Amino acid sequence: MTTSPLPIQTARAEDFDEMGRLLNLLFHHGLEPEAHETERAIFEPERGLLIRDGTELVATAAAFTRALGVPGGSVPAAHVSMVGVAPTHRRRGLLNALMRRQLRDIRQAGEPVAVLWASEGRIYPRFGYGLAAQRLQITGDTNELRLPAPTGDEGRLRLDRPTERLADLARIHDRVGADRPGWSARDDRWWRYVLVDPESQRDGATERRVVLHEGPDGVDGYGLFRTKAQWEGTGPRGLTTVDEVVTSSAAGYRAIWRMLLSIDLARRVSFLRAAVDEPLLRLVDEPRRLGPQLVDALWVRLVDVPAALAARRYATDVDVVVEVTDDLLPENTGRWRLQGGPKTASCVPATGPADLACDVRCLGELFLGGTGLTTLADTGRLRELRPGALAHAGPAFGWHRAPSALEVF
Ligand SMILES: CC(=O)SCCNC(=O)CCNC(=O)[C@H](O)C(C)(C)COP(=O)(O)OP(=O)(O)OC[C@H]1O[C@@H](n2cnc3c(N)ncnc32)[C@H](O)[C@@H]1OP(=O)(O)O
Repeated sequence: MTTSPLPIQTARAEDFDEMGRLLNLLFHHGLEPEAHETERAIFEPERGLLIRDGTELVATAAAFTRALGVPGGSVPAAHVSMVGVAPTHRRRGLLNALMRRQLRDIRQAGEPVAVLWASEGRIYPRFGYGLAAQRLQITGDTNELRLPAPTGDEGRLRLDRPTERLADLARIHDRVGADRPGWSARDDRWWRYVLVDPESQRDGATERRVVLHEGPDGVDGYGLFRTKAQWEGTGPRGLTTVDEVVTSSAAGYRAIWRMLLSIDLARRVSFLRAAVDEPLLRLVDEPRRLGPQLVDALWVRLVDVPAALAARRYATDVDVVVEVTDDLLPENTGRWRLQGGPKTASCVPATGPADLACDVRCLGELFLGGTGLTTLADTGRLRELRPGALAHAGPAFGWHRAPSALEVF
């Protein structure tokens, strides 16, 4: 194990600008003042970690306090972000030191899990993070995509500026999000972060707009999008970029997508955070033309294994003993008896023999219900110790919705 020779400090509010400058350097972009201020509002200094070499800041990591949707409920989760090490100090164990310290801090804070978006997928498995939710990147040619014609009154659509309709957006997001593993709770500060829209980051497109759907019971869905003009010798070839579509009615979902796929002078659509079970693929007449590309979204780390496993619900009744190994947080290592079902769950130290064996990373992969036990068994990373245990526990770890994630934090 590489260990950092430099001490780790807790951040103060006034360190934020310096952290921002380091992270902008590492992510190869300039400082955007408006975005920087919304990020300052979500920054929690006491959860920021810094490493300095002399006076120079050379490494950072931070966590945000939010609830994460899990099968059957939600759990307090450290949302890990702002991770970076200066190019002058890379591959000397600074990240390793930060991650170890951060996992300890998260455990002490009483959050059973940590969650993050990874800049590169190979960075976090060594720290026990497992790929818990994937997403589809959709880029399609709207001329090739048709939705079924409306069968009756599909309600009414209105356009507005998102910041003018914050109350509607928050209400719909909270209502729909109650049954969406992978979605993170948004308070006012997080809505501002999601909706910040500096011109310098639009890449020539319009400001962000919202289309709202009104059904028989009022506003029940919204879509956030922008458009970008492009003209070719043969005519228009504009782009519609969709950020999120959140609806509590099928009519709203259909109506919003019908509009988004048929905006005049646009010929292409891009939607980079579609769920792996996105209904759009079941609605259009030629799903292949959506060009779906499967990539990683959320990485989950179980910080307190029994608390985390007891915090979610299971699709079927399950009673299983799992032998877990965790090199970084040895408190998690051991045999845990999980008893659960759709309504309750408990997880306690086991006295009997184990049915399954895996490392803590596998539990992260399973946690949101989007990864099959048998898939992990087929990789050899999860082992069936009692014949029949996979068939018994496999359906329980799944869920009726694939996990998904709306915003990168
Ligand atoms: C949640 C988020 O914020 S995601 C954003 C992460 N940040 C970035 O991508 C910004 C650019 N990259 C960086 O700042 C750095 O390269 C970091 C933070 C990814 C890695 O920091 P370092 O201090 O170099 O990592 P460290 O030396 O502790 O490496 C730990 C181990 O991970 C490996 N590793 C670290 N980064 C990478 C990588 N990008 N690709 C492959 N392996 C990596 C190292 O080889 C090392 O392996 P070992 O223990 O087998 O020797």
